[in-house]
Amino acid sequence: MEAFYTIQGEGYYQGKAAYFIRLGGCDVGCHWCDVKESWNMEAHPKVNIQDIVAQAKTYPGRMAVITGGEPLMHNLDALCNLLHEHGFQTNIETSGAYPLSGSWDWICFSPKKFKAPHSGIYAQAHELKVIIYNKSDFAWAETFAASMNPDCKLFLQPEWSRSSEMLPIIIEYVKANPRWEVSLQIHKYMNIP
Ligand SMILES: C[S@@+](CC[C@H](N)C(=O)[O-])C[C@H]1O[C@@H](n2cnc3c(N)ncnc32)[C@H](O)[C@@H]1O
Ligand SMILES: Nc1nc2[nH]cc(C(=O)O)c2c(=O)[nH]1
Ligand code: SF4
Ligand SMILES: [Mg+2]
Repeated sequence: MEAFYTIQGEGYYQGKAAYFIRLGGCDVGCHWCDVKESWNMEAHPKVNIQDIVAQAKTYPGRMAVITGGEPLMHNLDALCNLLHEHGFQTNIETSGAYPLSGSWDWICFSPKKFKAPHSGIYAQAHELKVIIYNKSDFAWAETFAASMNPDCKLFLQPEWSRSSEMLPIIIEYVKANPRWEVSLQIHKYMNIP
């Protein structure tokens, strides 16, 4: 759908330069989704992976973030192999709603109530990033935390439109439950993609 060089705004690698590759197609249906224009896979032309990687190489950063849409609706083996061949670290942003493909240096798993995650993701994820829309989402977040690898990083990220209400509650929650960390969408504060 699009690709752009920017600063990772969320989660563990927040603040680091990265080349984002956003793939079209998602049927999870989050009503608050940031990128609803990604949902219709047919609306976005297919792009050659050689061309994607060639574009990525024009920038100095060597961290690639594959996102969408739901990137795991596509088989990502060939794209990851090519990125690795060209010296990129491969990171993914996923809801986990589809089986894992590709070879990943970093998996950010952001589960959604609207479509259950696939079981394979729990053992593989390096980062759990739960979006907090209302107060009941903290208990929901804990049910996922209990299923993750012990060394999986845990992040709570306010849903953007609910930030002013939820952020103070997230702050108190993290102070009381320090296994969790706050993740903000800092690219939105910086007005960058
Ligand atoms: C647009 S999604 C694409 C990747 C994948 N479909 C997913 O949901 O993880 C990228 C990240 O943005 C988060 N996100 C999307 N809309 C958001 C919003 N309105 N507020 C906060 N985070 C949001 C998602 O939870 C996910 O972690
Ligand atoms: N700067 C920036 N950081 C991001 N981290 C995750 C994003 C995404 O949409 O997957 C995203 C994004 O869209 N922009
Ligand atoms: S799973 Fe990700 S891309 Fe799909 S609707 Fe939800 S936030 Fe948007
Ligand atoms: Mg985004």
